[in-house]
Order: sequence, then structure tokens, then C-alpha cells
Amino acid sequence: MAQPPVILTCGEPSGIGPELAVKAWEALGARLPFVWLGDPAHLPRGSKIREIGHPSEAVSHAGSAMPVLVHEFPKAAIPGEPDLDNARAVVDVIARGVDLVMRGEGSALCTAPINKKVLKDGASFAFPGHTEYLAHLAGGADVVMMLACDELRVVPATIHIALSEVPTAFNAEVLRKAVRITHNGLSRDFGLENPQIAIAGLNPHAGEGGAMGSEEQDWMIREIANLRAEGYAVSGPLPADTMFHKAARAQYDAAICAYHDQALIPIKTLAFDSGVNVTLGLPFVRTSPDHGTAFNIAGTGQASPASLIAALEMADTMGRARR
Ligand SMILES: NC(=O)C1=CN([C@@H]2O[C@H](COP(=O)(O)OP(=O)(O)OC[C@H]3O[C@@H](n4cnc5c(N)ncnc54)[C@H](O)[C@@H]3O)[C@@H](O)[C@H]2O)C=CC1
Ligand SMILES: NCC(=O)COP(=O)(O)O
Repeated sequence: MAQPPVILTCGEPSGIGPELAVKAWEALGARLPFVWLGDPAHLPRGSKIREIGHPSEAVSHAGSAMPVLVHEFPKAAIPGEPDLDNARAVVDVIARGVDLVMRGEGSALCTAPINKKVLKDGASFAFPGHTEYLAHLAGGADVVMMLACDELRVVPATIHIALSEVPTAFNAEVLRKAVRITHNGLSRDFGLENPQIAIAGLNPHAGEGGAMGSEEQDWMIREIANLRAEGYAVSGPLPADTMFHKAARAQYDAAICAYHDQALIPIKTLAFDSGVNVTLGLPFVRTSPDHGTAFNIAGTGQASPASLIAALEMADTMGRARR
């Protein structure tokens, strides 16, 4: 049976998502068939599209036009000016995309960026991002966010929370869960045997023996030893400032970090154009570009499709491997 297409959700229609979908289709065409799920009225004028009734029709049309499964929105989309009245439909598109991949009609889900505040204000969206919403739609799956590029993979053990909440939220149970899901994801979706996982300390110099913070001494060193005794190839806690240079990166397959910026700053600095956000732990494959809605350049033609193309390629490869 032919591989079903990747399902690409539209994301925030006033952001760069719609124009990047068309650029990605122009680059990928029939080589990597995907279906864009959204309102065709939100695409740049003159985009070559083909409205289809079912994802299975995508493969035969992807060479000549971007296949579109129509999801009507209440309002037009003005680049850079989000309309709260469209927020509910943005959320519904994600749920519809998940339904398609859960039923096997799509091989994988790739999501264009959403604007979390727009969804909160316009649709009372109760989740801080896709990652948490997808875990909810998958019945409360245990998931982690990984950002991956050729040179580095990072996992923030805590994600979208205030920095002041991190020292409490980042604990032995959360670290253990992140290690388990990362280990399983690296084995299953990245094909790595015995993956090496580096763990960043929370404090400067990983606490420097308790001189600069106590979490490493209080629980991290003990928990990492426990994980090692259970067979996980983990190292740490490592000073976060010296674990991302080239020689250090060669020592591990993924770095687990205590909080969002500790993980995302190195990868976005290294590979903003090619980084991919992948959710590990879901019963389906989900990827996304590493960037956001970029309202400041939406509609100007300046946005690069490189990260979205990398995300579609990763979704397709992982989707195939899982079949
Ligand atoms: N997967 C998702 O749904 C994600 C959503 N976001 C959301 O996006 C919104 C905006 O977030 P920001 O922090 O401003 O990050 P952003 O990634 O949207 O923009 C940061 C800077 O990078 C530039 N930029 C972003 N993508 C680009 C591209 N493809 N080509 C060229 N330049 C690009 C922007 O113009 C801006 O100067 C927030 O609501 C955030 O929560 C952010 C990251 C991922
Ligand atoms: N900073 C990464 C980000 O916001 C992506 O979140 P998600 O929507 O993939 O959960």
C-alpha cells in the first residue's frame, strides 16, 4: 500500500505558516507528498493548490499543485495581524490533523507554528503549546519536546514555565521521565542503539560542589547514578555552558536540559534554519519547524522555508520507519 501523505496543519494563519507551506511544496512537490490542512483563502494569492476530499488523493496531485484539505475559518487572515475570531479554528485544525494520523490516513503530523497568546485569548486554549495539547489528544501520553539538527539534539525537561518555577518543577521524577522517553525515542525514531544522553546541571558550573546551588548535590547526582545502574547511558550533571561546543557535542546523542532556554538557545544559535521540533512519546509522529509565527515578517516573502522543509522531511522519514 502507498505511504499516506504527511499532514501539515496551517498553524496561525496571520503568521508565516501559510506562505511557508507553499514554498515547501514548491521545493518538495511529488518527492514528498503532503496535505495542507487549512483555509485556502489564507494562502498567498495565486498559490498553485488542488483541493482534495481525502488524503489518499494527495500523492497523484502533489507534483502539479499543493494538495489542500479545506478547513474553513470565520475570518480572512491579514499577515502580522492575528484575529482572535480565528483562534478556535486553529485549535480545531490541530485536532483534525491528529485524528487523520491516528486513523492512519496521514503518515505523520507536521504542525506550522501557533501563537500561544492568540489561542489563549481567542479560544481559551488551556495548553502552553502543541506538545502539551498533542499529549492530551493522545489520551494523556507522557511526552518530551526534542529539538534536533544534524549537529545537536536537545530536550528541555521542563518546557513552557516561568524561570522562577523551574527549581521546583525540575525534580527526580521529571528527569527520569525525560531520560526514559528520550532513550526510547532515540532508539525507535532515530535508530540509535544504546543512545548516550548528557544531562545539564541546573546551576552555574553544575553547582560547583554545592558552592553555587544545591540541586545537583541534593538529588541530581544520585538520580543520574540510579539511571546509570538501570542501564541508561547517562552522564552528568554537566555544566551547561561547556557542554555544547563541538568536541563536547561529539560525546552524546542528546542533551537533557533543566529548562526551555538552556536547551533551545544552543540549537537555535547553531541551526535556526534547519532545526526541527519533534515530540517524542506520542503514538504518532509529530514534527514542527523550530521557529514561531514571525508576525514581523509575515507576508513580506522574507521567511525561510528551510526549517519547515526539514520538519516535513523528518516527519516523512520517521513515518515510513514506523510503518
Ligand atoms: N511550534 C510552534 O508552534 C512555535 C510557536 N512559537 C510562537 O511563535 C510566536 C512568536 O515567537 P518568537 O519568539 O517571536 O519567535 P519567532 O521564531 O516567531 O521569531 C523570532 C525571530 O526570528 C525570525 N524568524 C522566525 N522564523 C523565521 C523564518 N522562517 N525565516 C526567517 N526569519 C524567521 C522572526 O522574524 C523574528 O525576528 C510566539 O507566540 C511563540 O509562542 C514559537 C516557536 C515554536
Ligand atoms: N519554544 C518552542 C515552542 O514554543 C514550540 O512549542 P510546541 O508548540 O511545539 O509545543
